[in-house]
Amino acid sequence: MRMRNFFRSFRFAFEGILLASKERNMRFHLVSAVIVVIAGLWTRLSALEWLVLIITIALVIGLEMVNTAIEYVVDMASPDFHPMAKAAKDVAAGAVLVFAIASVIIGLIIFLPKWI
Ligand SMILES: Nc1ncnc2c1ncn2[C@@H]1O[C@H](COP(=O)(O)OP(=O)(O)OP(=O)(O)O)[C@@H](O)[C@H]1O
Repeated sequence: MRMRNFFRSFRFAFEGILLASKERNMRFHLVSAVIVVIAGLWTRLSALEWLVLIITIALVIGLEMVNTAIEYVVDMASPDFHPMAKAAKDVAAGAVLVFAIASVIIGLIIFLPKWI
């Protein structure tokens, strides 16, 4: 019974990943991740550099998914305009932007010295 619940939770989590991957911003992050992985294979990164890249990619995508979840909840709780709804959406989007900027800097630190 416990095992069945465990696999059910996994199925729901995968459904969440599928649902989120249909969002425009998420598609952008996924395409960027594929490009970065191809660039990484082409550049022959070290194990440590791969670790940093994988953690960075997972954090950007995970954060975008949390942002999407917040958008869903806000849209459900406040279909009409409300300053708190705007604040919640904008702060969540800001969190993604902060890490997206950090991930670009991380990418430059890893790739630039190898390319120039
Ligand atoms: N219920 C609401 N009340 C107040 N402001 C809102 C509400 N819903 C969205 N907004 C604001 O309107 C702007 C656009 O939000 P919206 O969610 O439509 O697009 P978005 O943030 O660009 O996300 P996406 O295009 O990925 O769905 C944002 O500044 C957001 O905070």
